[in-house]
Amino acid sequence: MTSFSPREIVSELDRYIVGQHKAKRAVAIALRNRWRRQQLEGQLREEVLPKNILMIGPTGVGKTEISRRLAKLAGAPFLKVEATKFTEVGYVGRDVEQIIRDLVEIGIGLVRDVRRKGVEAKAHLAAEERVLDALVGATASPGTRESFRKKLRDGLMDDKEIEIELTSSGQGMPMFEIPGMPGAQMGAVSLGDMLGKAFGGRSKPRRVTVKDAHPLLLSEEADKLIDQDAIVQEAIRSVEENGIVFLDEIDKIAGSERRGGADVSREGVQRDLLPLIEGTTVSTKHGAVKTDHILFIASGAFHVSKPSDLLPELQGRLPIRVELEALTREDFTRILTETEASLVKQSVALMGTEGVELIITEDAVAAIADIAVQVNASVENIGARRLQTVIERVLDDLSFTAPDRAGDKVVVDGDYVRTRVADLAGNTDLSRYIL
Ligand SMILES: Nc1ncnc2c1ncn2[C@@H]1O[C@H](COP(=O)(O)OP(=O)(O)OP(=O)(O)O)[C@@H](O)[C@H]1O
Repeated sequence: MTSFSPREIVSELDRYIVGQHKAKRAVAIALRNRWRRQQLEGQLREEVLPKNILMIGPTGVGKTEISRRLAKLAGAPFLKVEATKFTEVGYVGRDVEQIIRDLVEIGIGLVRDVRRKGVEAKAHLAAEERVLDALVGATASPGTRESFRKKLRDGLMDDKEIEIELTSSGQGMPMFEIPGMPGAQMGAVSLGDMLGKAFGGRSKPRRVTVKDAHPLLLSEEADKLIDQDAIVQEAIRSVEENGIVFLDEIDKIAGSERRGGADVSREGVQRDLLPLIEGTTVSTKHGAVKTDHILFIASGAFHVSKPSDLLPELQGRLPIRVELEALTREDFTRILTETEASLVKQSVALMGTEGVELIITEDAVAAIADIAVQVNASVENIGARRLQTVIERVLDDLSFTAPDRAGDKVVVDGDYVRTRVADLAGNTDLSRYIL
């Protein structure tokens, strides 16, 4: 849980996302509200419910990105789901609970990573001992062992092959749904988990190089040092208190009564989602999870339907409405250059790995933005995603030949961009496929 103020949260988001101030502001308040709630005691703390958000705006303008970055900032378990997924044939009402089950798995992953970091130094030493055991045997004299330890630390043993025993944790074992169990309430039971518990995991000998063995042993030793049950408990708590679910395409399940047909199932999906958002308890294989304080961010373009076409109960549960604006040409140039890990920075860095010095001039950036705007207008507006397709095309040749061009300096300017994509961009039919 972060104690950043809303202003600080917005400025963090500003590093990655251009514009969309209202949406950033809304999520910043939502996050701060969580922190405020944590400061409360007793009953009042339970009463404070999250103010879920409805983001309204065209595709590719940063709705998901804002939410994802917010979650990252807060270290919160985050899951994106398309609401339309639940209208597909074969889905039944309880399937929406899978959202929470998936969120728990994500939460476990996050907590495990943090805990592993905490024991890394200790695990590192333990892994080293195991590599040494494999290299010189457990009975070698201390002198021999220490001399090998030195060689190992100097990286002299990296390519040597050793045999190590790894305990398979049951991960990757098939999962079985229990048929006929009321509402798949158990979720999925992993055979691996059952066997793992019963037999304490199976040991599998493997031959690997010292260099490859270390990370494998490291994660195994780290897992030994951390209490798995405590991880699960903390993950569940983290999901309950900090979890964020991003429900995309909510507009597509908003059906007005007049249309009939498929709308029945749309309304059905809304009804299924409602308890999750209102607060319910979902059973997972790790235990019960209360959804009362999970933050839901719903999003949609609402070109056809309106937020008022959603079930009234659902509307009430999404009280904060924010509109995201379509991106302008200026936004595109800023997205290309100013954001942390912008596409231009990424391209330059990637070419750098090949020894090619890539320079993308201001003029080139302007040309890429122009073309993105043009194709968005003529073919389909996919927002900032268009920048990716355009830049890919611009750098296509260079990407292919870069390994032969180590030491070269390549300057991409406006003309370079135009010669590579202007024809395509001018031809709507072609750009439909290529840009
Ligand atoms: N305002 C922005 N600033 C920086 N990057 C952006 C912005 N808008 C979109 N992008 C980039 O474009 C891509 C798509 O954005 P995002 O996933 O947020 O779209 P979205 O608005 O959620 O659309 P959809 O509803 O279709 O999922 C991402 O890679 C994101 O980084």
